[in-house]
Formats: sequence, structure tokens, C-alpha cells
Amino acid sequence: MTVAIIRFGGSNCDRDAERALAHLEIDAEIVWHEDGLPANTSGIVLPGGFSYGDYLRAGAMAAHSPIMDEVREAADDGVPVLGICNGAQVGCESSLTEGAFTTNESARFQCEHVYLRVERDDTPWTAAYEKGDVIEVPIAHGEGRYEIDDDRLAELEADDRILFRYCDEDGKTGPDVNPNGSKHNVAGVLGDRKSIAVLMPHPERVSLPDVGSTDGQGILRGFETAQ
Ligand SMILES: NC(=O)CC[C@H](N)C(=O)O
Repeated sequence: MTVAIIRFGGSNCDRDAERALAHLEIDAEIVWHEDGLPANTSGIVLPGGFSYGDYLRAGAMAAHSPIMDEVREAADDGVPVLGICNGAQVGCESSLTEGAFTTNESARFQCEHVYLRVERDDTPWTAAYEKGDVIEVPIAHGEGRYEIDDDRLAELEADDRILFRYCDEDGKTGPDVNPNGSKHNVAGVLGDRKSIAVLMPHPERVSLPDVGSTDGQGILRGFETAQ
């Protein structure tokens, strides 16, 4: 089992993901996007960063790399795919997941710890938690406001495809605990199967005990659970 962490020009959280996965003894390697997916790929991380300097819209240019066609095919074959922050933006821009991550309501880059409520626990990414659990995970983005049209959001909610919502310490969601103005406090969503997920917060930054919290480990363990 090898998780391919796809590096685009401007990715900067690829090594963080590699270290966090190594700590969990999940085999992973960084793959330059122009080299294509290795044949033994059993999982895919679209890491955080500023691919192509966030030109046009964050993630929009990386979404056009030919490797994203391979990612789509692998995802359709059931290979687990996790998009983190800029990777979440790439995921939405390449239609792996629905909606878009747009400029924060504050119009500023925000770097802070937030609370997330686990909205369902029957996915590889959340099997380590219980539905309703609250985890603390950092955000670091300027374009993290989840946007989607109302009808489509209602369908996603009816299909139970919202994975995480921003909340307070007690798990209450609402406009006052919404760091970036995301619609319905959405912080992470599933694609058209449970093995495809994207989220704006950074689980790989709270996975090593040395950095003070391991709340994000369960999300990365999805690569084991999905096998
Ligand atoms: N940490 C990141 O991945 C940065 C995300 C993105 N480029 C933004 O600022 O919105």
C-alpha cells in the first residue's frame, strides 16, 4: 500500500503529510504531478499549499494537470482520495467534490485553531471518531469559504455528504462559530463515494504528538480503514 502525495508547483504541505503518515506507519511517497500516478498507488493525498500561486482561483490551475484525470480514474476505482486545504480546492475545481472554496468573508488569510464537528462516522476518514465528536484542527487559508447553490447543498445534506462542520467547543454550529463564512458551516465534504473527501482544515498539522495534539490522526487513518 502506497499513498501518493501529489506535489504541484507551489504545494507546501506535502512533506507535512508525508511525516504525519509515516508516524502512523502508513507508507507514502511524494509524487511530482508531471510524473503521473505510480502503478502501486493505493491512496492519494492532494496536499495543502499555494499551487500556481493561487492564480485565477485557488486550485483552479492544478485541477488542469493531466494527473488529475488519473486521480479521477483511481477514485472511481475506489482508491481513497483526501484533499487537504489547497488540495480541497483542487478537489472541488476538478469536480472530485462539489461546490467551491472562495475568498473568506474576512477577505483575509486566516491562520487559527478551529473546532470541527464530525457529521458522520461511517466513512474511512471518520471511523476513528463518533458522530458528534468535536476535534480541534488548524486552518490556514485565504479562500476557504465553502460556496454552493442552495438546491445542491440541500441535496448534499439529504445525501449525508457533509463530513465536518465548523462549531464551538461544545459542538454547536452557526454563524457565530464560522471562521470564514462557509455555507452552513461546511468545513469538509464527501465526493460521490465515501472514499473521496476534502476539507479545508489541516489534520496533518495535528497528527504528531510533538506538536501538541493528535486530533487529526483519525482522518489520516482513513487510508488504512479504506483498504
Ligand atoms: N494552507 C493552504 O493549503 C493554503 C490554501 C490556499 N492556497 C488559500 O490560501 O486559500
